[in-house]
Amino acid sequence: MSMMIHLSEGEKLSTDYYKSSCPSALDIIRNTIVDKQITSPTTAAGTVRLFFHDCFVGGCDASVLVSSNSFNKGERDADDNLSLPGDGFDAIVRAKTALELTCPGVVSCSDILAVAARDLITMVGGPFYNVPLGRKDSITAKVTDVKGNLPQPTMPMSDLIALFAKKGFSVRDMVALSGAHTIGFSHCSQFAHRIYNYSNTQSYDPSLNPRYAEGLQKACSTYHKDPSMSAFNDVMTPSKFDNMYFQNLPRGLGLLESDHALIADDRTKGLVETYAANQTAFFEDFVQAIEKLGLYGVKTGNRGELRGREQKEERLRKNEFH
Ligand code: HEM
Ligand SMILES: [Ca+2]
Ligand SMILES: [Ca+2]
Repeated sequence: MSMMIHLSEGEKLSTDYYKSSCPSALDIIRNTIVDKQITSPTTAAGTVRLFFHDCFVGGCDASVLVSSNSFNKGERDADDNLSLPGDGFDAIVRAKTALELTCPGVVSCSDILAVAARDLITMVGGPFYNVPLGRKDSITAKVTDVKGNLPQPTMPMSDLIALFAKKGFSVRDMVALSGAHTIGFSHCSQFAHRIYNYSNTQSYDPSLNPRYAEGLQKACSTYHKDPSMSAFNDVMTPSKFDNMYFQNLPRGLGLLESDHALIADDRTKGLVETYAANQTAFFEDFVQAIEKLGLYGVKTGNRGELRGREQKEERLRKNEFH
């Protein structure tokens, strides 16, 4: 069954957008993504975070995929995006390459990213949902576009809520989407302040479970020398998309300060408790919120481009892509 979404006058996304122009598009994306996830299991989390960072900066338009060149520092090289793992980018590039062989210049990178994120979430245990298609890709991507658009783990809850609200996302959307931290990992630098020299009297944040805190201290012991050191976001089921992230929070097993804040703050605590008790409720709200995320700031028609073979060759000549 097809589904059509009207964004505004004359702008439509539809689940059968590529039905006649590239009927095998969804199969090609799924096959590439499944392969990539099997050989590199960090792909799922990396791609989901990539999708979030793309959508929150100027809409879901694949702006995050554009590399820097000598004239323009791309969004991808913003400080907040440097930790995005290469596997996410690689998954999209592979799918795009495979698609270019079958249907050159037809499927946008932003659609590929939206479908890849969905396929990977489903593949690691999460819910399936429909992804309406027809996004165009951004024409530009500047590093300066990123500032102020992405949440930071040390932001107070009021700021996090305000950042999501500014983009039309409710507290419920924000908490449900944060459930994506049920997979993947964070670098030690993102939570080191919680586990070393926390205060004059405490070495670690007392809201952390003591055994967990000690484990993290060990896991990150040489992170200054080795910045790649990291810990799973969900210590119990790190590779499975489930509601364990929410079950962890009241037990002091939230990794980031912003994770723990969800159970500490009255505005979000009730939702955490609901999702911890009821995975179906989490999946329902997550689906609603990520479908909304996928429509955020979408460009259609001539407000974007189709980053296809010709454009890419042109840019290669001008040395804009690597
Ligand atoms: C609520 C505010 C949020 C904050 C403050 C936040 C912050 C972070 C931070 C600091 C990391 C670790 C990055 C690293 O060290 O490599 C991370 C990882 C991650 N985030 Fe978030 N995030 C938020 C919301 C979201 C949302 C809405 C999604 C997706 C829907 C998401 C998906 C992910 C995923 C999947 C990872 C793991 C990435 C990997 O393993 O490569 N996050 N987040
Ligand atoms: Ca974007
Ligand atoms: Ca999990």
